[in-house]
Amino acid sequence: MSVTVQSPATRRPTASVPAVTVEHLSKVFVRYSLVRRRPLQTVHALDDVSFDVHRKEIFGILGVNGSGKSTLIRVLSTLLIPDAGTVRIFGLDLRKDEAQIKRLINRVSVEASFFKKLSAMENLLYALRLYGRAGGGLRTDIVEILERLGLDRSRVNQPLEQLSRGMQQKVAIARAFLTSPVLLLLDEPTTGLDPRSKRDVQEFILQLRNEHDATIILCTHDMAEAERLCDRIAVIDSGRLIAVDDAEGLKRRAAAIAGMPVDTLEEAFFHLTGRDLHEDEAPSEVD
Ligand SMILES: Nc1ncnc2c1ncn2[C@@H]1O[C@H](COP(=O)(O)OP(=O)(O)OP(=O)(O)O)[C@@H](O)[C@H]1O
Repeated sequence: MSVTVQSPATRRPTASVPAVTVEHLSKVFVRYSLVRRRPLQTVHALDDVSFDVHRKEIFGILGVNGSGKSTLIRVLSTLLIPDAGTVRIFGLDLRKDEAQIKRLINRVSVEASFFKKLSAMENLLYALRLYGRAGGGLRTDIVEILERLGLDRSRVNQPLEQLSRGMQQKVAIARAFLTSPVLLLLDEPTTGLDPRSKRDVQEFILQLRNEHDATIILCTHDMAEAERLCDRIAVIDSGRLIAVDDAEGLKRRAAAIAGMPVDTLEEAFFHLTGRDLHEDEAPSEVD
Protein backbone atom coordinates (compact mmCIF):
# COMPACT_ATOMS: atom_id res chain seq x y z
CA MET A 1 0.00 0.00 0.00
CA SER A 2 1.48 3.35 -1.00
CA VAL A 3 -0.20 5.55 1.59
CA THR A 4 2.25 7.70 3.52
CA VAL A 5 1.55 8.03 7.20
CA GLN A 6 2.99 10.30 9.80
CA SER A 7 6.27 8.90 11.03
CA PRO A 8 5.95 8.18 14.72
CA ALA A 9 9.75 8.26 15.05
CA THR A 10 9.71 11.35 17.24
CA ARG A 11 7.27 9.67 19.59
CA ARG A 12 8.90 6.24 19.44
CA PRO A 13 9.93 5.20 22.95
CA THR A 14 13.19 3.44 23.77
CA ALA A 15 13.43 -0.14 22.56
CA SER A 16 14.62 -1.83 25.75
CA VAL A 17 11.37 -1.87 27.77
CA PRO A 18 8.26 -3.97 27.03
CA ALA A 19 5.38 -2.25 25.28
CA VAL A 20 3.05 -2.86 28.22
CA THR A 21 3.63 -4.14 31.75
CA VAL A 22 0.58 -4.77 33.92
CA GLU A 23 1.10 -5.74 37.57
CA HIS A 24 -1.61 -6.78 40.05
CA LEU A 25 -4.30 -4.72 38.36
CA SER A 26 -7.73 -4.70 40.04
CA LYS A 27 -10.96 -2.84 39.39
CA VAL A 28 -14.19 -3.31 41.34
CA PHE A 29 -17.53 -1.83 40.34
CA VAL A 30 -20.22 -1.42 42.99
CA ARG A 31 -23.85 -1.19 41.92
CA TYR A 32 -26.14 0.63 44.35
CA SER A 33 -29.86 0.29 44.86
CA LEU A 34 -31.54 3.46 43.53
CA VAL A 35 -33.95 3.64 46.43
CA ARG A 36 -31.88 3.13 49.58
CA ARG A 37 -28.43 3.75 48.07
CA ARG A 38 -27.34 0.36 49.45
CA PRO A 39 -24.66 -1.63 47.64
CA LEU A 40 -26.51 -4.31 45.72
CA GLN A 41 -23.69 -6.01 43.97
CA THR A 42 -19.92 -5.81 43.59
CA VAL A 43 -18.28 -6.87 40.38
CA HIS A 44 -14.59 -7.72 40.31
CA ALA A 45 -14.14 -6.62 36.73
CA LEU A 46 -10.35 -7.06 37.04
CA ASP A 47 -8.89 -9.21 39.80
CA ASP A 48 -5.10 -9.12 40.35
CA VAL A 49 -4.21 -9.20 36.66
CA SER A 50 -0.51 -9.25 35.63
CA PHE A 51 1.05 -9.68 32.17
CA ASP A 52 3.55 -8.16 29.71
CA VAL A 53 3.04 -7.32 26.04
CA HIS A 54 6.12 -7.35 23.81
CA ARG A 55 6.86 -4.74 21.20
CA LYS A 56 5.29 -5.39 17.77
CA GLU A 57 3.22 -8.16 19.30
CA ILE A 58 -0.46 -8.70 18.48
CA PHE A 59 -1.77 -9.66 21.91
CA GLY A 60 -5.29 -11.07 22.13
CA ILE A 61 -7.68 -10.93 25.08
CA LEU A 62 -10.27 -13.67 24.95
CA GLY A 63 -13.21 -13.95 27.35
CA VAL A 64 -16.99 -14.31 27.52
CA ASN A 65 -19.32 -11.29 27.76
CA GLY A 66 -18.72 -9.56 31.08
CA SER A 67 -15.33 -11.17 31.78
CA GLY A 68 -13.47 -7.83 32.00
CA LYS A 69 -11.98 -7.30 28.52
CA SER A 70 -13.34 -3.80 27.92
CA THR A 71 -12.50 -2.75 31.47
CA LEU A 72 -8.89 -3.73 30.81
CA ILE A 73 -8.80 -1.80 27.53
CA ARG A 74 -10.37 1.23 29.18
CA VAL A 75 -7.78 1.18 31.98
CA LEU A 76 -4.93 0.86 29.45
CA SER A 77 -6.29 3.77 27.45
CA THR A 78 -6.44 5.98 30.60
CA LEU A 79 -10.25 6.22 30.50
CA LEU A 80 -10.71 4.35 33.77
CA ILE A 81 -8.67 4.56 36.98
CA PRO A 82 -7.87 1.16 38.51
CA ASP A 83 -8.36 0.50 42.24
CA ALA A 84 -5.01 -1.24 42.60
CA GLY A 85 -1.98 -2.25 40.60
CA THR A 86 0.40 -0.57 38.17
CA VAL A 87 0.52 -0.20 34.40
CA ARG A 88 3.58 0.89 32.47
CA ILE A 89 3.30 1.68 28.78
CA PHE A 90 6.70 1.83 27.06
CA GLY A 91 8.16 2.36 30.53
CA LEU A 92 5.84 5.29 31.32
CA ASP A 93 3.61 5.16 34.38
CA LEU A 94 -0.09 5.25 33.52
CA ARG A 95 -0.95 7.59 36.37
CA LYS A 96 2.05 9.93 36.36
CA ASP A 97 2.69 10.16 32.61
CA GLU A 98 -0.88 10.15 31.30
CA ALA A 99 -0.39 13.01 28.82
CA GLN A 100 2.65 11.35 27.20
CA ILE A 101 0.91 7.98 27.09
CA LYS A 102 -2.13 9.45 25.36
CA ARG A 103 0.10 10.50 22.46
CA LEU A 104 1.33 6.93 22.01
CA ILE A 105 -1.98 5.09 22.01
CA ASN A 106 -5.16 4.95 20.01
CA ARG A 107 -8.25 3.01 21.05
CA VAL A 108 -10.73 1.75 18.50
CA SER A 109 -14.08 0.66 19.87
CA VAL A 110 -17.68 0.54 18.72
CA GLU A 111 -18.44 3.80 20.49
CA ALA A 112 -15.63 5.60 18.61
CA SER A 113 -15.91 9.34 19.13
CA PHE A 114 -16.75 11.04 15.86
CA PHE A 115 -18.77 14.03 14.74
CA LYS A 116 -21.70 12.07 13.39
CA LYS A 117 -23.09 14.92 11.29
CA LEU A 118 -19.76 15.23 9.48
CA SER A 119 -18.48 12.88 6.80
CA ALA A 120 -15.70 10.31 7.10
CA MET A 121 -13.46 12.68 5.14
CA GLU A 122 -14.17 15.63 7.45
CA ASN A 123 -13.72 13.54 10.59
CA LEU A 124 -10.44 12.07 9.39
CA LEU A 125 -9.07 15.44 8.25
CA TYR A 126 -9.92 16.80 11.70
CA ALA A 127 -8.15 13.89 13.44
CA LEU A 128 -5.07 14.25 11.25
CA ARG A 129 -4.81 17.98 11.95
CA LEU A 130 -5.05 17.25 15.68
CA TYR A 131 -2.09 14.93 15.24
CA GLY A 132 -0.16 17.67 13.44
CA ARG A 133 -0.53 16.48 9.86
CA ALA A 134 -1.32 19.12 7.28
CA GLY A 135 -0.72 19.92 3.64
CA GLY A 136 -1.49 18.22 0.35
CA GLY A 137 -2.08 14.56 -0.12
CA LEU A 138 -4.22 14.02 2.98
CA ARG A 139 -7.47 13.63 1.05
CA THR A 140 -5.90 11.15 -1.33
CA ASP A 141 -4.47 9.16 1.60
CA ILE A 142 -7.87 9.09 3.30
CA VAL A 143 -9.73 7.86 0.21
CA GLU A 144 -7.04 5.26 -0.45
CA ILE A 145 -7.16 3.85 3.08
CA LEU A 146 -10.95 3.76 3.20
CA GLU A 147 -11.09 1.98 -0.15
CA ARG A 148 -8.44 -0.47 1.02
CA LEU A 149 -10.73 -1.21 3.98
CA GLY A 150 -13.58 -1.84 1.57
CA LEU A 151 -15.53 1.40 2.07
CA ASP A 152 -16.91 2.57 -1.24
CA ARG A 153 -15.65 5.94 -2.51
CA SER A 154 -19.24 7.21 -2.73
CA ARG A 155 -19.54 6.92 1.09
CA VAL A 156 -16.55 9.06 1.94
CA ASN A 157 -18.40 12.39 1.86
CA GLN A 158 -21.66 11.17 3.39
CA PRO A 159 -22.47 12.13 7.04
CA LEU A 160 -21.27 9.36 9.37
CA GLU A 161 -24.71 9.00 10.93
CA GLN A 162 -25.91 7.68 7.57
CA LEU A 163 -23.31 4.88 7.50
CA SER A 164 -23.84 1.44 9.02
CA ARG A 165 -22.10 0.47 12.24
CA GLY A 166 -19.63 -1.68 10.30
CA MET A 167 -18.79 1.20 7.95
CA GLN A 168 -18.23 3.52 10.94
CA GLN A 169 -15.98 0.86 12.44
CA LYS A 170 -13.86 0.98 9.28
CA VAL A 171 -13.57 4.76 9.57
CA ALA A 172 -12.37 4.30 13.17
CA ILE A 173 -9.74 1.82 12.01
CA ALA A 174 -8.67 4.18 9.22
CA ARG A 175 -8.23 6.91 11.82
CA ALA A 176 -6.06 4.62 13.93
CA PHE A 177 -3.95 3.81 10.88
CA LEU A 178 -3.56 7.41 9.73
CA THR A 179 -2.50 8.66 13.15
CA SER A 180 0.15 5.90 13.49
CA PRO A 181 -0.24 5.00 17.13
CA VAL A 182 2.65 3.13 18.72
CA LEU A 183 0.16 1.10 20.77
CA LEU A 184 -3.22 0.30 19.26
CA LEU A 185 -6.05 -0.93 21.50
CA LEU A 186 -8.79 -2.67 19.52
CA ASP A 187 -12.00 -3.55 21.34
CA GLU A 188 -13.73 -6.17 19.17
CA PRO A 189 -12.73 -4.52 15.88
CA THR A 190 -14.58 -6.95 13.61
CA THR A 191 -17.77 -7.60 15.58
CA GLY A 192 -20.78 -6.95 13.35
CA LEU A 193 -18.81 -6.88 10.10
CA ASP A 194 -19.70 -9.12 7.17
CA PRO A 195 -17.13 -11.87 6.37
CA ARG A 196 -15.48 -9.91 3.54
CA SER A 197 -15.14 -6.74 5.65
CA LYS A 198 -13.88 -8.81 8.57
CA ARG A 199 -11.15 -10.20 6.35
CA ASP A 200 -10.24 -6.70 5.08
CA VAL A 201 -9.93 -5.37 8.62
CA GLN A 202 -7.89 -8.38 9.78
CA GLU A 203 -5.47 -7.92 6.84
CA PHE A 204 -5.19 -4.29 7.76
CA ILE A 205 -4.36 -5.08 11.40
CA LEU A 206 -1.55 -7.40 10.28
CA GLN A 207 -0.29 -4.74 7.92
CA LEU A 208 -0.33 -2.12 10.65
CA ARG A 209 1.91 -4.28 12.80
CA ASN A 210 4.18 -5.48 10.00
CA GLU A 211 4.73 -2.16 8.22
CA HIS A 212 4.30 0.41 10.96
CA ASP A 213 5.82 -1.38 13.95
CA ALA A 214 2.64 -0.97 16.00
CA THR A 215 2.01 -3.06 19.10
CA ILE A 216 -1.60 -4.19 19.13
CA ILE A 217 -3.87 -5.37 21.95
CA LEU A 218 -7.06 -6.88 20.63
CA CYS A 219 -10.20 -8.03 22.47
CA THR A 220 -12.23 -10.58 20.61
CA HIS A 221 -14.92 -13.23 20.93
CA ASP A 222 -13.83 -14.77 17.68
CA MET A 223 -11.59 -17.83 18.08
CA ALA A 224 -10.59 -17.92 14.41
CA GLU A 225 -9.63 -14.25 14.57
CA ALA A 226 -7.59 -14.79 17.73
CA GLU A 227 -5.79 -17.74 16.16
CA ARG A 228 -5.16 -15.96 12.87
CA LEU A 229 -3.96 -12.62 14.23
CA CYS A 230 -2.56 -13.03 17.72
CA ASP A 231 1.00 -13.95 18.65
CA ARG A 232 -0.19 -14.64 22.19
CA ILE A 233 -3.62 -14.77 23.77
CA ALA A 234 -4.66 -13.95 27.33
CA VAL A 235 -7.69 -15.92 28.53
CA ILE A 236 -9.69 -13.87 31.03
CA ASP A 237 -12.57 -15.13 33.16
CA SER A 238 -14.46 -13.27 35.93
CA GLY A 239 -11.77 -10.59 35.84
CA ARG A 240 -8.97 -13.11 36.44
CA LEU A 241 -6.22 -13.99 34.04
CA ILE A 242 -6.38 -17.74 33.53
CA ALA A 243 -3.54 -18.22 31.04
CA VAL A 244 -1.31 -16.36 28.57
CA ASP A 245 0.25 -18.29 25.71
CA ASP A 246 0.17 -18.73 21.95
CA ALA A 247 -2.77 -20.71 20.55
CA GLU A 248 -0.83 -24.00 20.48
CA GLY A 249 0.42 -23.41 24.02
CA LEU A 250 -3.15 -22.80 25.24
CA LYS A 251 -4.23 -26.08 23.61
CA ARG A 252 -1.37 -27.93 25.35
CA ARG A 253 -2.28 -26.41 28.72
CA ALA A 254 -5.92 -27.34 28.19
CA ALA A 255 -4.95 -30.88 27.20
CA ALA A 256 -3.02 -31.24 30.47
CA ILE A 257 -6.17 -30.20 32.40
CA ALA A 258 -8.55 -32.32 30.33
CA GLY A 259 -6.31 -35.38 30.22
CA MET A 260 -6.96 -35.74 26.48
CA PRO A 261 -5.83 -34.07 23.25
CA VAL A 262 -7.30 -30.61 22.60
CA ASP A 263 -7.40 -29.67 18.91
CA THR A 264 -9.20 -26.34 18.77
CA LEU A 265 -8.93 -23.03 20.59
CA GLU A 266 -12.64 -23.26 21.36
CA GLU A 267 -12.11 -26.55 23.22
CA ALA A 268 -9.03 -25.11 24.92
CA PHE A 269 -11.08 -22.13 26.12
CA PHE A 270 -13.73 -24.47 27.49
CA HIS A 271 -11.25 -26.60 29.45
CA LEU A 272 -9.36 -23.56 30.78
CA THR A 273 -12.44 -21.62 31.97
CA GLY A 274 -15.20 -24.23 32.25
CA ARG A 275 -17.31 -22.06 29.95
CA ASP A 276 -18.50 -21.91 26.41
CA LEU A 277 -17.29 -18.65 24.83
CA HIS A 278 -20.86 -17.77 23.88
CA GLU A 279 -22.25 -17.72 27.41
CA ASP A 280 -22.35 -14.60 29.62
CA GLU A 281 -20.76 -14.17 33.03
CA ALA A 282 -23.23 -14.47 35.88
CA PRO A 283 -23.08 -11.34 38.09
CA SER A 284 -21.27 -11.82 41.39
CA GLU A 285 -22.92 -11.28 44.78
CA VAL A 286 -22.24 -8.57 47.37
CA ASP A 287 -19.07 -9.35 49.32
N1 LIG B 1 -19.41 1.28 34.82
C1 LIG B 1 -19.73 0.08 35.32
N2 LIG B 1 -20.50 -0.02 36.42
C2 LIG B 1 -20.82 -1.21 36.96
N3 LIG B 1 -20.40 -2.40 36.45
C3 LIG B 1 -19.63 -2.36 35.33
C4 LIG B 1 -19.27 -1.13 34.71
N4 LIG B 1 -18.49 -1.41 33.63
C5 LIG B 1 -18.39 -2.75 33.57
N5 LIG B 1 -19.08 -3.32 34.59
C6 LIG B 1 -19.18 -4.76 34.88
O1 LIG B 1 -17.85 -5.27 34.93
C7 LIG B 1 -17.82 -6.58 34.35
C8 LIG B 1 -16.82 -6.60 33.22
O2 LIG B 1 -17.35 -5.80 32.17
P1 LIG B 1 -16.59 -5.59 30.78
O3 LIG B 1 -17.37 -4.60 30.00
O4 LIG B 1 -15.16 -5.27 31.06
O5 LIG B 1 -16.69 -7.04 30.17
P2 LIG B 1 -16.34 -7.54 28.67
O6 LIG B 1 -15.54 -8.77 28.84
O7 LIG B 1 -15.72 -6.43 27.90
O8 LIG B 1 -17.77 -7.88 28.10
P3 LIG B 1 -18.32 -7.78 26.57
O9 LIG B 1 -17.65 -8.89 25.83
O10 LIG B 1 -19.78 -8.00 26.74
O11 LIG B 1 -17.98 -6.42 26.04
C9 LIG B 1 -19.26 -6.90 33.93
O12 LIG B 1 -19.88 -7.64 34.95
C10 LIG B 1 -19.88 -5.53 33.78
O13 LIG B 1 -21.28 -5.61 34.01
